Amino acid sequence: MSLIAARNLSVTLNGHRVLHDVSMEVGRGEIVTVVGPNGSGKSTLLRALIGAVETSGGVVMRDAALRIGYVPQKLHIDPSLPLTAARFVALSPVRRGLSVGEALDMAGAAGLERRQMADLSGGQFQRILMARALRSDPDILILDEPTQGLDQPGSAAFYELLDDLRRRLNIGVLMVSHELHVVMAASDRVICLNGHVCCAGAPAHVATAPEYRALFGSGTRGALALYRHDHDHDHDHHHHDHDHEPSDEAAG
Ligand SMILES: Nc1ncnc2c1ncn2[C@@H]1O[C@H](COP(=O)(O)OP(=O)(O)OP(=O)(O)O)[C@@H](O)[C@H]1O
Repeated sequence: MSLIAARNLSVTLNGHRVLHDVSMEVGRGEIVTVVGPNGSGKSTLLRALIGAVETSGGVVMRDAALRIGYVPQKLHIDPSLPLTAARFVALSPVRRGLSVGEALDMAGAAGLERRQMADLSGGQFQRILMARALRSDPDILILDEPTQGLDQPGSAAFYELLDDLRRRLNIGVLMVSHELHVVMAASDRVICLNGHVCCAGAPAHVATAPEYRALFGSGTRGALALYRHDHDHDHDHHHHDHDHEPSDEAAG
């Protein structure tokens, strides 16, 4: 059974139709990633699911008791505000859940308690946001571009953490990502969004779907091949991903 689902969801913002007829779901223990061009409604979909934007049609289905840990795309903290990481995590009120220390541990952020929020690196900041989201002992984590601004090792480590958490805690994970290479490796299912669901399913299915290729080009299909190739034969990096026209390169 799914933890959260949308059925024929539509959202109109200031007269602008942002989402139309979107159906999707996330179950326990699975990682579902939403991809799509800029402005395709990815953040709006997440916000509709958590109840932060009004829907104009369709329904969001979730158990009334469902606990959601949300990691927003941007969170501005005034750099002149003295605020330690532990204090920031403690700010989110929880009725039951983890202690601040447990949440920091779980997010791989132990040792950062006393650091000022303004002084954290991008990767450390994301882990603190994650600790805050984990504090309510969520059934599902919903993350909007959680690895934005992280370098490749930083984002790889973050995806590893997500994978570890969903296994250990058996929680669902729904995220938005622009890192198509990684998404294809790190997700159980991918939803390709462009105002509506263009295509959805297992990464290998989506990567070869004409709708996906129309949006991102076949470069990303090459990316999937490259990923598999990397894992099969570590040191053999010949020509893959160069066997298509430059105009096929991913646009997003
Ligand atoms: N409050 C609003 N009023 C009017 N239009 C809005 C509002 N919020 C978002 N939009 C529009 O809705 C569309 C979808 O925005 P959204 O932020 O969901 O896209 P996105 O896929 O997350 O984009 P990105 O990849 O750039 O983060 C955009 O055209 C945006 O300008």
